[in-house]
Amino acid sequence: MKIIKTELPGCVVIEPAVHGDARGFFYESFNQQRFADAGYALEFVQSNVSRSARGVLRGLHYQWPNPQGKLVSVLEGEVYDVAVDIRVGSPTFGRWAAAILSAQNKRHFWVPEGFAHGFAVLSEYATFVYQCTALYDRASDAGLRWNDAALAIGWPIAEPSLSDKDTKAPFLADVPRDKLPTYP
Ligand SMILES: Cc1cn([C@H]2C[C@H](O)[C@@H](COP(=O)(O)OP(=O)(O)O[C@H]3O[C@@H](C)C(=O)[C@@H](O)[C@H]3O)O2)c(=O)[nH]c1=O
Repeated sequence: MKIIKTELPGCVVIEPAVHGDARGFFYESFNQQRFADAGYALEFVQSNVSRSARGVLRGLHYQWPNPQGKLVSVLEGEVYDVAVDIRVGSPTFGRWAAAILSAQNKRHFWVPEGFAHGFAVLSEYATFVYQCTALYDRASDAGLRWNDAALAIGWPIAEPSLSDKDTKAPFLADVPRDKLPTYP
């Protein structure tokens, strides 16, 4: 597998080794030993799947306390996937990194604990799968406004379909600092 650095230290894109043959293909979507050897000692406790239509944007989401690291990828379609560093005290606080993830490129994106995460669907449908390092905790589930001007994320969609919750999410500047993840 190949690990590609992004603009944000800690957020990486992973390209699995794909074994194709006459039947189709095979790849390891996660191998704990290989990731540990590459410096990412990860323990996952929850796996999720969502499916969304073109133009849907889910995000920006994070959990605090009880943060989740997420290894995300796409099994159907294509998304623009974004991680935002919202760890108070981080040298890259407020900065974001993005990756195109698709069923075709089979790329995975590692979004560490303390980052907000979201994605926008670029294909007719997208089936999104991800493993998490902590369980879903409704009480610590939180969000930020997808188009916060202070973040200036380069979303490729101008008018996405959002959940009610995401439409009303606060801007980063309006979240009390003691309600945000800490660094390191
Ligand atoms: C995230 C989650 C949601 N749910 C429930 C709550 C709700 O009734 C329904 C839909 O939840 P949401 O609207 O929060 O789903 P969604 O907008 O897909 O939330 C996800 O968005 C992406 C961007 C992430 O990064 C994920 O961590 C997660 O926050 O599913 C669970 O039961 N377990 C979970 O782990």
